[in-house]
Amino acid sequence: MPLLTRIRGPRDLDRLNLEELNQLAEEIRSFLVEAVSKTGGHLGPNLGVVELTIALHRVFDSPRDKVLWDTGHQSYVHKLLTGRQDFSKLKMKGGLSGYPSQAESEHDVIENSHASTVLGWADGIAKANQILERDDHVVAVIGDGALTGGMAWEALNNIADAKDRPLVIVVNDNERSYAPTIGGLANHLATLRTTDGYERFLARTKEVLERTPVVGRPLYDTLHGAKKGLKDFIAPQGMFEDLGLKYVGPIDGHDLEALESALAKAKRFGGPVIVHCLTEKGRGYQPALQDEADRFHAVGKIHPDTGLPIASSGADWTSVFGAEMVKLGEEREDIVAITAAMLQPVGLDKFAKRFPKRVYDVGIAEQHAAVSAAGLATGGVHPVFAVYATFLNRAFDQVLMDVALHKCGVTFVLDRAGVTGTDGASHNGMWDMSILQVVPGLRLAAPRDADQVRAQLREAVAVDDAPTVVRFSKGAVGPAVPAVRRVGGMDVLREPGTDRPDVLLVSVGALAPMCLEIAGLLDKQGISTTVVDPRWVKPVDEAMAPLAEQHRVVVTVEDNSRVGGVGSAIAQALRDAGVDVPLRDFGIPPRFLDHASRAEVLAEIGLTAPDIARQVTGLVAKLDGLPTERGAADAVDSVEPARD
Ligand SMILES: Cc1ncc(C[n+]2csc(CCOP(=O)(O)OP(=O)(O)O)c2C)c(N)n1
Ligand SMILES: CC(=O)[C@@H](O)[C@H](O)COP(=O)(O)O
Ligand SMILES: [Mg+2]
Repeated sequence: MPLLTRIRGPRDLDRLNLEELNQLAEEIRSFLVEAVSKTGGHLGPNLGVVELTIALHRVFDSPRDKVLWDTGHQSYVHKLLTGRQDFSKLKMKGGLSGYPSQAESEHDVIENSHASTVLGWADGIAKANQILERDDHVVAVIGDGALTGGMAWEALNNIADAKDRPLVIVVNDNERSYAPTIGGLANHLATLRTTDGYERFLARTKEVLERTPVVGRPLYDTLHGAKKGLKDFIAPQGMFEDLGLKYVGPIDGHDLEALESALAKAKRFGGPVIVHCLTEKGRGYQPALQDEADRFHAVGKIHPDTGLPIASSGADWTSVFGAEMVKLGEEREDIVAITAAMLQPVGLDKFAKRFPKRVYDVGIAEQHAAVSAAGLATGGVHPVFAVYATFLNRAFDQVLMDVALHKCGVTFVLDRAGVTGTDGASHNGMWDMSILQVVPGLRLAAPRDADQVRAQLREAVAVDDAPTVVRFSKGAVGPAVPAVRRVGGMDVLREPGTDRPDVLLVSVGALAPMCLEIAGLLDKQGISTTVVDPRWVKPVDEAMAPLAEQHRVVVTVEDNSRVGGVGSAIAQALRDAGVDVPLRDFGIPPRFLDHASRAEVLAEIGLTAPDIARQVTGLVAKLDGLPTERGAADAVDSVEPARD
């Protein structure tokens, strides 16, 4: 990589001629395939933005000019050009983040990897530049997928209103989110793509007419004066131009010269301008280009030559849900599915194949998905909106005011709930069980294994007068965890073996095996433990208080923020019932968690069997009036740390 290794910062690009820049682009593509195949990551999106990123860093002067990336999953090339070329631990503890990161570089501004925010950020920064009389530039790169998000349009509405406030919007149009981008906007972009660019048409017309004696020039001037009508005739660009945004494009996003020329023009423009770039997701890498599903949007470790996965993935939570949805779809014609641009990642692809008319991809529009689901329910069908837990945050108000207030039977299926790890702070699904606690009437299930996913999904879709939620983790689903008996609606997973047990251990969802391990460790300390899985964590089961009362201490363990989570809800329910058994809640501390494997994150926050067993041992010792260190160390010595 003779050229790439010489690039220490964006200004090193200035010394390269066009041929060298194209060579650099090829080096970067080889680097990405080699590096990302070893770690996993967003390969397809980054292969598509190589030339675009080079051009951006040649035309703009980062970090003085702010180059902002929507979602940030396509920022690997930006990293390579801004002094970060060690990808050996990409997304791993201590390695580079999979998204922009302020801690990594002064070239990174936004690290929130929830989509469609970049235009809002750019609007704010441009306003600050104007107030503080700075002549720095702001460039926002947004994908065609992210542009389907409502927030992008709220921002555009504001951006377009200030004709004298410079702001460059680069639409990175690769025609895909994961799957091909859907909707009227995608259709409009397609129209812009397929028609000859207005600017090009005008230039060519001018050339021809100027060669036409007498009438040529006046005719050109008349046509140019008729601007809007002509533009719409040539290439219907109405939407952006009607909003008041200058439109430049479409530009071949792999042609460095064309890109630089368009970006330089946009930089000079002095107001809000859209540069529409056409790129190819997975560019230059056959396995990605041949991947119909998502062009290698996000891959695990793969063989670089073939693109085939290195580890065969076993049954995961997502596919258990996906298969049950197909069965439910066969049994009930009124069940429909919704995805916010993530059909395959949330496991709805099989349902879509079987019932293509009963699935709606709404674009990256979680808020709309929730409100539209309320409408569907009101219209008499039962929608299942499958979404990553972290992305439901965005639709909180709609869940509350539209679905719950209107008592709509909508089922939300939250994938990637709990600590997901390697995607960093924004992707952990650690808020859902807190924010949803306050929604009146909502019922929330946290299945512990595949059988429970199936059973609780069925219970959820049977509710037609309130929102229901089923949340589960990322990755492989473990073996079945059988119940010993049922109390109320809860499953007892382990009996204490004594009449006056010490601990009631409340296990939430996928943490059941860990809770059983904790109980085993406590057993060794002579601490008797009942392990109960409430199954439905909201509302708190009526049998919880009487069961708690039979124990000396209640311990809750959840893969969610400790603040306002299941532990808090149970504590409140016990207080309300007049049960004064002490309760200790274990969960995720309310802070943003750096990227690392799930096991590493859990270890760091003390959410492991040995850590919890140690603390519970101390707690029980305190109740006994003994020194709090009683045997705690013995309880943990023989335990291996959890592995991913
Ligand atoms: C609010 C939100 N919903 C869903 C996602 C998951 N997601 C990440 S990238 C992506 C597709 C983005 O498409 P596009 O903006 O066109 O970028 P591309 O990958 O095509 O470059 C989606 C749906 C997200 N990051 N944020
Ligand atoms: C950028 C984004 O939001 C997604 O692409 C995310 O990285 C996918 O995560 P999973 O790998 O858990 O599906
Ligand atoms: Mg795209």
